Amino acid sequence: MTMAITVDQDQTQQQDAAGQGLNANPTKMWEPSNIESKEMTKFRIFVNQKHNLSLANYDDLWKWSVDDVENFWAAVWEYTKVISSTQWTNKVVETTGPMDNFPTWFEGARLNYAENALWCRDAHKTAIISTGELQATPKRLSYAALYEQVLKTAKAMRAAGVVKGDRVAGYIANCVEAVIAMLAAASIGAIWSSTSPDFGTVGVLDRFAQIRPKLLFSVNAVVYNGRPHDHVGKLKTVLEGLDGMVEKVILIPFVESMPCDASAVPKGITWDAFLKSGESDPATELTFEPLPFNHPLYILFSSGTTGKPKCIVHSVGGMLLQHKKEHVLHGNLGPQDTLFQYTTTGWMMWNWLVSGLTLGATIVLFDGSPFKPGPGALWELVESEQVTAFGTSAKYLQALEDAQYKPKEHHGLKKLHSIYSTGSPLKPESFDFVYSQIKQDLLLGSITGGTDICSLFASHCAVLPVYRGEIQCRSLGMKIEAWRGPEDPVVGISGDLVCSRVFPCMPVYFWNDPEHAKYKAAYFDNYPGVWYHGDYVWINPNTGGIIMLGRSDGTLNPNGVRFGSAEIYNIVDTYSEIADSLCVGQSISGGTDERVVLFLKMADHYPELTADLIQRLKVHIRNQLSPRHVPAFILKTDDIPYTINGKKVEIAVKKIISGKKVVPSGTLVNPESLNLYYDIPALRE
Ligand SMILES: CC(=O)CC(=O)O
Repeated sequence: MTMAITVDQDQTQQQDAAGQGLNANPTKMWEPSNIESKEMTKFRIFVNQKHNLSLANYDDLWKWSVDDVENFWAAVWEYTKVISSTQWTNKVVETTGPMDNFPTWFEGARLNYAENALWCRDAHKTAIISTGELQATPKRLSYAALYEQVLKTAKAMRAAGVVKGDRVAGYIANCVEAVIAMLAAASIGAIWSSTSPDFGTVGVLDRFAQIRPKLLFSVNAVVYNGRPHDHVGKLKTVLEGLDGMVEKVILIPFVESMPCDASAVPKGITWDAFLKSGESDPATELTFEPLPFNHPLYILFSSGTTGKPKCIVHSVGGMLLQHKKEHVLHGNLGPQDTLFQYTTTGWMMWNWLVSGLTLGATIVLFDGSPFKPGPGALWELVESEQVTAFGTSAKYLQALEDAQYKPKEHHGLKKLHSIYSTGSPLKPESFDFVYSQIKQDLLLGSITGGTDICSLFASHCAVLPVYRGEIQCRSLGMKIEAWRGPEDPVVGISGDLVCSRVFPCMPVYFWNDPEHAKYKAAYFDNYPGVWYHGDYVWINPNTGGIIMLGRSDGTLNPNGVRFGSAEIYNIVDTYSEIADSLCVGQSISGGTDERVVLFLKMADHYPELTADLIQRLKVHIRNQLSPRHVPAFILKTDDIPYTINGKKVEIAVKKIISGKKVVPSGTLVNPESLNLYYDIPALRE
């Protein structure tokens, strides 16, 4: 299918290295069947009838969704059956003027996220399946049992003095109690914020000290790589740093084989004792605080690889509406689905997963290594629990391929209809792997968005084909464009990812940012009044698909030619001699020019970086991309820095090799690796 994107011919033919190596005619990997039955189609028909339109396909619908912002979001609200105690009384949103004037959405409406997640009270319908490493049998919680647990927890929270606007935090494994505590907090109008136990104590303090939580939920221990690890030691260090801010610490006996002594933790109480503390409240039904759309639901944190993380506040209504749009319309998910997402509680994909409850679907939580006891760990789960939608990271799919594990040879994956991949761009070869070694007939949705919006900009779509290497589409309601400069959108040429119309899951504000200075600097400095996301992107004029090329601030710019690091990674990743790579620019000539440096971490079986390999790579890059893409230096490194959420840390390395000193934050898994990049003889000018 050819998308009706209007393209200026001159633009596509422009002599520009940007996007040269990108294929505007990619192979179609999958075609959806029976699209009439899909929610996206039904929604389009609903919109046509309601507004007397004749939108014929997804492309038409997307255009309408970003032109008629008010009617679009009102239609999503109605179609996905948002539960609210009061309807909105006025405009859906003010759409004129700059985007950074903090628009009020659905003025007058009152709603509660937890109420929307707990509408199903069925005792026979599983809400949560929870499992992980060394857990013999998954735990299951029905919707009725989930409601009961949230009720008890909310009563205990109220007894502990939690009120609307208080922060409730979790330094917590991906377990049922995390979801229960989050929903209980949300029912009260308190604000949930979580980090995962693998975060170092400095990283956690950098986050929680800023938001001063009243309650902290945590676990006694975690299991990773086949053995239990005590968590209480780290928890105590965090509590010392929080210096009395937290009024109660609720300790969950997550690993049964490990001690769970709440008396060893300052202000500690066990999960059971905490629940008991609310029993004097006779309520048998949850009280869902009726909240304005913009009321805070979550605080998430920017990765802050070089400074203190920013505390990004997301709204009740924004999260609910956006996630329902993504799951129901784009994913075609509903109560019949079992949604799995490999994530920790410290990644926004956890929040995304939990929103599966708002559909009445079953969600699957998993804690621990996805490769223990073996590479089939998650696929056994997919098979036994009949997972229908499986979310993971591009890195995991690569690791699975490297381990030469072929799920289709070991598992019946009959019910699986979708795989989602995120965290970093999904390279074209991974599409081949998924379709040949996992399952041929499924939607492989490469999806992208992030913490800043706790959702997606460009995503999967159940009514569109999947093309090799591409994200299927720009999401409904998200006016994503590639800009080469202010008001200069391009198609078929790479540019900065912007979103040029208001959308409801824009953060409502940053915590401790009363003048909104940090907020505006984060998204609105580059293009005043227009959301600049900091990614570098290419939109295919033929398919409407998207390719992410890396971070804009990591964009490579040698001799004035701009391109993204992902273009280089796509080539390097095809070499089995190379275990990993990092491609960054080094600023030279007093900052007036830049040269590209490619660092390679060698595979175990090929420990030395040989002249032959360098030569092969250079020729490959020259032929597949252009001579201007060939790095000035290709150097061996012993380690590549990563964030805990699996992202390569390009900017810090770029700064270091350009002569700056960088103080690593607690977000890096391997902060010591940054030392490898200081004062490299070959890079002295
Ligand atoms: C959806 C995403 O974009 C997730 C991420 O990469 O953080």
